[in-house]
Amino acid sequence: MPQTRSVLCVVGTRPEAIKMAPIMCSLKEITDISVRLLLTGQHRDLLSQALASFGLIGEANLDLMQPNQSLSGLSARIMGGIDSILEQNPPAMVLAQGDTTTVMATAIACFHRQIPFGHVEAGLRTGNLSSPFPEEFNRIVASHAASLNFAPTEGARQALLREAIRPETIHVTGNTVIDALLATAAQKPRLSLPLPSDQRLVLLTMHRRENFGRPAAQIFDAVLALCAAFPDVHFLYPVHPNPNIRDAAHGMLSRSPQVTLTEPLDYPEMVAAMQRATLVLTDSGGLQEEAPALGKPVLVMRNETERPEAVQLGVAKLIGTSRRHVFREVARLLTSPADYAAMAKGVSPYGDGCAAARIAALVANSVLDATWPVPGARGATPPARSSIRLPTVEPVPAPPPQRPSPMPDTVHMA
Ligand SMILES: CC(=O)N[C@H]1[C@@H](OP(=O)(O)OP(=O)(O)OC[C@H]2O[C@@H](n3ccc(=O)[nH]c3=O)[C@H](O)[C@@H]2O)O[C@H](CO)[C@@H](O)[C@@H]1O
Repeated sequence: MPQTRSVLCVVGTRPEAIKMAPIMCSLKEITDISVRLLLTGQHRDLLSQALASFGLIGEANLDLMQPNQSLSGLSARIMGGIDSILEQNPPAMVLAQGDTTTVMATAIACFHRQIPFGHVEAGLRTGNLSSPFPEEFNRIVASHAASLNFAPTEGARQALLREAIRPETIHVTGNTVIDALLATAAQKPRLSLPLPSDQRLVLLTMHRRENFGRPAAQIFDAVLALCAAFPDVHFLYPVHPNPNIRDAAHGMLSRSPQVTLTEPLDYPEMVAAMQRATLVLTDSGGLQEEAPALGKPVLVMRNETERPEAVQLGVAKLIGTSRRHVFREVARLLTSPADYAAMAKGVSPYGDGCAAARIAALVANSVLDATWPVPGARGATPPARSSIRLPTVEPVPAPPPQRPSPMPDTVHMA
């Protein structure tokens, strides 16, 4: 009779919750595994909103955020908090997703206690330790501490291999955000905001530290100029609660009748907003992955991205943050049907909606010492007698065949 083993999922921010939720759902279908959820509370309100969208409740919340705390102070508190949980009730494996301070501190705490750590969304790199800061460093630490690295794409796997990460730890699974997106879209979410029905919608989000201050002011200036040039266009902007962005956004944009500023949307409403939008203007990592799967062009307000696949496929474009570039690129998509059609292809390089099932099978094999085939892996058939089931979502269509080209792990703005 196999013993029940526990897997601890650690989550600190909104996107970590969205991307971990499908994995928790898949793991819960495996009877010999008990799934635990630990929250660090790095994004307190956004985190509870995202968890509620998936009906998840944490077993404990370290609730470690303090006003104006340093990154070292936060890291030390997270590491200490997680360490006592690992000591009191050691799990068979710990999972964390992405590149926040939560992920880096969790990886180190697991390494110190020699508890296996699985890193979800492994191998994303810009190659620049300053951008994103401190996330690029956090990613490198997590990869080296992990006994299982779940790379979303082949490009991410190659990036890990270049850093001499052991190949046997790396598995290309797809990105679980596509699982979350497709499962949510299948429920036909509604947008409850009163938006003008006769105007084209541009969905705008911005939160990255690199864009605080002057870049944000330039972007908002471009939005105002676009409103003046295109009276049939409306901007929907769910504003991140960080005061660095919030104050500037409300100060510059609140007077325009063509801009709706809202609190952050819950995930189903965000999916509905993406579906309703003509295009997405963002510096978010998650939106770069989600919008292409819904056939929406993404203009990325950064100079580099660790998600080069969408840019290479032509469904996302790096446009920087200058007023001139933001205006020009949005205006191009609003006025040129050919340019728009070239980006609105409805293909996703980030997965087929089955990433969580693959990760759950790999975790089960590791903690239960089993050898079930991984769903959808090359040459594998779905497990015949296990309790692992594939999620009930429609896979997104495979990308069209492309000319083989070397895939750099980073794309920089031309
Ligand atoms: C600054 C920050 O925290 N960056 C983190 C974030 O990047 P990322 O840039 O993805 O973070 P965002 O805050 O943009 O969150 C994106 C996710 O939240 C959803 N959404 C967005 C706005 C909204 O109002 N409602 C809503 O549900 C989006 O659809 C998407 O799924 O996630 C990554 C993990 O994946 C982390 O590694 C990054 O360090």
